Amino acid sequence: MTRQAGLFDPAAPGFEEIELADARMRFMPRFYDPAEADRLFDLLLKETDWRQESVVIAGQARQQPRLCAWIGDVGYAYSGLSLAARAWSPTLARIRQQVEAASGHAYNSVLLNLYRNEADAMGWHSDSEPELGPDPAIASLSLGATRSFRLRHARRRDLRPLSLALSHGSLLLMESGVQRFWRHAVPRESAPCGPRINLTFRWIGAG
Ligand SMILES: O=C(O)CCC(=O)C(=O)O
Ligand SMILES: [Fe+2]
Repeated sequence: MTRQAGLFDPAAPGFEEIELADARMRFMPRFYDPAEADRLFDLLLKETDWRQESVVIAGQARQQPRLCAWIGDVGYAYSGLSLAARAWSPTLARIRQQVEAASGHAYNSVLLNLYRNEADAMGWHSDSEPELGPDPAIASLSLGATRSFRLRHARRRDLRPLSLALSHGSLLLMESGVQRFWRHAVPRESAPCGPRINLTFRWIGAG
């Protein structure tokens, strides 16, 4: 029997819990099977209005080392950058629905990031803008090249940092405590690697 495009892989295992002090994180390595993940990668690469944004850090405007796009029912602002609301494409609307069903959370926006190669990266941060609320649940879908996702506790030095390989078609749920107690980053890689698209689904409330 051939699998109908767009349905979950019936063989996909459930989420595995990632052990993290003060926080809950769940991971599904094969949320999309490789064929569906390939298809979504190609669609999103082509359909997205990718931009390289500048952010203001310590009073200095700097170009981000990656491309991004924002889709949402409402606009968004971070690091002095404001992103206007944009409509959901059929591709993104369907992914959102599937991520909502699997995670049990609702999302009204998604930030897309395109890491063009090994030199693109995201620095240490937590997603803690006031619009996200005090303890957000964020779902992170990865497509394309596997990149390493690092986590370190914001205060406790006795805890070891963690590194997760976010592979093609994987879904990571950052739930209670992750943004409050941990920081995360996607560092540059020393070895050459191809492009990667990451989608973080978020719920933006009243700021
Ligand atoms: O690319 C990733 O895996 C992380 C993205 C991220 O942390 C963010 O968009 O806030
Ligand atoms: Fe983040």
